[in-house]
Amino acid sequence: MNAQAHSTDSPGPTTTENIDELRKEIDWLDSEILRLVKRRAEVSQTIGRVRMAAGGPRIVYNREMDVLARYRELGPEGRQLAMALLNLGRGRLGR
Ligand SMILES: O=C(O)C(=O)C[C@]1(C(=O)O)C=C[C@@H](O)C=C1
Repeated sequence: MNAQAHSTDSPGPTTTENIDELRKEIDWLDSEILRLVKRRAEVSQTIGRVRMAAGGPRIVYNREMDVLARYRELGPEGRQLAMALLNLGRGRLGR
């Protein structure tokens, strides 16, 4: 499955008839987002382990500022989202 197969970004009005189709797209998007979030957490935890084993800090503020800036266009929810991603990377996954 890919993004194209799920895109309902076609011409014409959104009607109650294609709500089912749109919900399928949401279901697919959620599963992709979850997959990517889990991978991000994994990569972030790996970096953190290696950095700390080498005597580095637990938190790298300038990198965290870059992540927060990336989601700024989404407003306060973007900040919450970025913070949640950073927290997952700090090892809360599965706790
Ligand atoms: O870039 C790093 O050094 C990371 O550890 C990754 C990451 C992140 O999840 O983006 C996680 C913790 C750090 O404080 C900064 C960034």
